[in-house]
Amino acid sequence: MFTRNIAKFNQAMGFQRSSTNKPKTQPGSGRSIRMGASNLCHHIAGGPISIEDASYISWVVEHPSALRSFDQMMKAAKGKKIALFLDYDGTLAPIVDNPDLAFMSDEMRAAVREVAKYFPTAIISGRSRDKVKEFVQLSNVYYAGSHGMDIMAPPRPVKTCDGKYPTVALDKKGNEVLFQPAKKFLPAIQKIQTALKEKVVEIQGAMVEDNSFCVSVHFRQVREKVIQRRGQGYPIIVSSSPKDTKASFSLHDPSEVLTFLSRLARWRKSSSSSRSLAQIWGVGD
Ligand SMILES: O=P(O)(O)OC[C@H]1O[C@H](O[C@H]2O[C@H](CO)[C@@H](O)[C@H](O)[C@H]2O)[C@H](O)[C@@H](O)[C@@H]1O
Repeated sequence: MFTRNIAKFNQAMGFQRSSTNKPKTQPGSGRSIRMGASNLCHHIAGGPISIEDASYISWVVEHPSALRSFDQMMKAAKGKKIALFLDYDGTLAPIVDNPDLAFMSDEMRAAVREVAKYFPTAIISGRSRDKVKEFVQLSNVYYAGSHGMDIMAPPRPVKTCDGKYPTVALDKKGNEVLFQPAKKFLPAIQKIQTALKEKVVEIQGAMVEDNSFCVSVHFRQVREKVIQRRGQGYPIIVSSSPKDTKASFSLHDPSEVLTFLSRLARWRKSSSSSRSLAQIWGVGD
């Protein structure tokens, strides 16, 4: 089974089978890809292989490199309209500790600007639209902030009467063209944010980020498992393989998460003191 997976992995990554040949890597390929490649050679030479590497190999077999599969993808897309939907954090910019410093490189900006000339391109983020736009600084893309709750189209490349190109899409009355289906919930979201900030201020390293139509609580800089010490939570890891973790409980996979969440909701609903979130926050019914 394993050998079969490694053969498929080889094929997916475009590596040579011989252990004397260095595996081919793609420019910009991630650390884990290089790790997989070196361990592949190790295995072929007859050495042991760790569970992590094995899982990675299986994963790459299931999710072949888009670079290696490029021709195949384009063949299937021939004659079709292509649109690009890009995430920001971790996709266009590397993950960093301070969310305010997640800058994208000029090289990446140029690449996005270029590709957006040919395909409608949208940047979809959990962040507020303004913040993503501030990072990306491009005028030829769609910005979808707050997980799509706040969308702005790029301006049409048509000169206005003063001979200039507009920087945002405007309607006939000169207003910005925006899609904000959750606008009526903004007061409720603001209340939630204020309440969260009051709670989070007690936790060293944690911070609340205002993303307009949603709120993020960052815990990357919180000392590990603070939650456990406070005795206020049940840390649960979702993993199908054994992992070194401080979590107290585990769920095997998303289907178990689904079962867990449904059971939790049922449990809350059947409890006599159950109140909906809207009631707790004092908004709606
Ligand atoms: O849905 P996404 O667009 O992927 O947004 C997810 C969150 O992205 C940002 O947080 C992540 O990146 C930060 C900067 O690298 C990092 O510090 C943080 O730990 C990551 O979770 C963003 O700041 C959040 O508001 C988004 O929810």
